[in-house]
Amino acid sequence: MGSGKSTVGALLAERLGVPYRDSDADIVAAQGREIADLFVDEGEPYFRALEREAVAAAVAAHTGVLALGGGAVLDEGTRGLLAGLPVVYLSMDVEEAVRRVGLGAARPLLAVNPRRQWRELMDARRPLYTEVARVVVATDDRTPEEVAQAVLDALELKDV
Ligand SMILES: Nc1ncnc2c1ncn2[C@@H]1O[C@H](COP(=O)(O)OP(=O)(O)OP(=O)(O)O)[C@@H](O)[C@H]1O
Ligand SMILES: O=C(O)C1=C[C@@H](O)[C@@H](O)[C@H](O)C1
Ligand SMILES: [Mg+2]
Repeated sequence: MGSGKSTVGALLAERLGVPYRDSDADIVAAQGREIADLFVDEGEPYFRALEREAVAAAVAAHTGVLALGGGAVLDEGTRGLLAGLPVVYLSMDVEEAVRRVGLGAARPLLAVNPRRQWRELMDARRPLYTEVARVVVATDDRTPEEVAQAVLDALELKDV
């Protein structure tokens, strides 16, 4: 959460001259409801199923950069959809997360004791991010433009 998927994803798409999509935004558009409301009113499993559908639709129809939700890898079906694709794991440490997003209550999974919850979430998720990722790019102390360049380098892609 807050590692820069949306910011860097949009920059990367611009550099590559391809369309950009964001699965969180696709879900909000399709459901006409905010992510936090879907989480609170319907529960996480319901949200993960919507997210799986959104990722499946994007993988089938979209040629370009797709920013994923931070927890998309938790769903086995979603991980299956990502297999073999050039998935990028944008990493950062907890101090960078605090600087970026303040770990505020707008993120439903971090509403109480955000630093500890962030660490616990990351301990659970890091193996899954690593499993699906083709490359890992550290985002600490880098501008979004520098991160986008590091992604292009890591994937050996050239911009337009
Ligand atoms: N490399 C960076 N350096 C400093 N700030 C950054 C960097 N990348 C993103 N940010 C800032 O951090 C915040 C979160 O970025 P962004 O929304 O792109 O993250 P995200 O991974 O898409 O988050 P989410 O999990 O909520 O979808 C934004 O305010 C953005 O401007
Ligand atoms: O890390 C997560 O589990 C989430 C991250 C966001 O991108 C949203 O998909 C939602 O808030 C859940
Ligand atoms: Mg985002």
